[in-house]
Amino acid sequence: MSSVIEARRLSIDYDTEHGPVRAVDNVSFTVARSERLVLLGPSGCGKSTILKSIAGFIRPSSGDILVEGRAVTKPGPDRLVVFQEFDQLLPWKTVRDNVAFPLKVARGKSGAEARALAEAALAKVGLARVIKDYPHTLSGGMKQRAAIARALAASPEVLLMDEPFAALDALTRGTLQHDLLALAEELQFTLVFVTHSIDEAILIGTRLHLLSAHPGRTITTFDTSGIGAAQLGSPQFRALSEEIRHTLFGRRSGAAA
Ligand SMILES: Nc1ncnc2c1ncn2[C@@H]1O[C@H](COP(=O)(O)OP(=O)(O)OP(=O)(O)O)[C@@H](O)[C@H]1O
Repeated sequence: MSSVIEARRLSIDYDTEHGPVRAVDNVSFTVARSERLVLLGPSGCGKSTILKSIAGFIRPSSGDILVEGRAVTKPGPDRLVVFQEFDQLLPWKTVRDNVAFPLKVARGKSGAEARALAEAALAKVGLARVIKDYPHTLSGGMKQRAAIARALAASPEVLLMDEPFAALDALTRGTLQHDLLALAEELQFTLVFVTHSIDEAILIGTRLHLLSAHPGRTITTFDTSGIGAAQLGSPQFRALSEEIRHTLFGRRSGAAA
């Protein structure tokens, strides 16, 4: 299977007033086409930092990232990010224009083409009824749906998601997780998803990349391609969740010792 993303010996330092602080240490992984890789680890282990480096917002201190064989040096429409925050949409544009705008600017679509693509993407995420509304009239879940539609409409090589459902209530979060999985099945996009929720990781991911506490180092990976929504709450799901919890906490207490 060909790799869409290849991260090779990635180390990332932040410059602080006390000097450089290592956030990510020597992390490598590949993501195959249509795979859903979840970066999972405790708070501060560098998950968002890795995601931002794939997006091209942060340059690695050493190592490199290839997307479709090309080195990432800056952000691009081939790697679009959905963030946790609800304020990702432009408040002065309608929901449809929020989705259409980047298609015109980054993908060179005509106005009519961009609007048609935007409407199709919004219908896919269940927002057909609100395309002419403004973002402030939407719920948090609807705003996240619109952000997902905006990313998917541009047909990126890779969809990057940084805890996109973390600020939602449990019920809405569950619905969006299931809808994201249905979209992934239908559209077969390649996804890198960041979370610190073990159950969300198992549900969303086809492979989990576990990171240690600060600085983030690879602990191990889990193949979860055979486990999805149908297994949620099953003994198999719970056993895997426990094993991952043990792996993360075991290594953490080991590191502390
Ligand atoms: N701009 C920055 N300057 C200095 N240090 C930073 C900066 N951004 C992040 N860090 C540090 O880098 C480390 C990794 O942060 P990062 O946000 O990537 O972790 P995370 O695993 O995504 O955490 P969380 O789950 O809490 O969002 C943390 O120790 C954080 O304090």
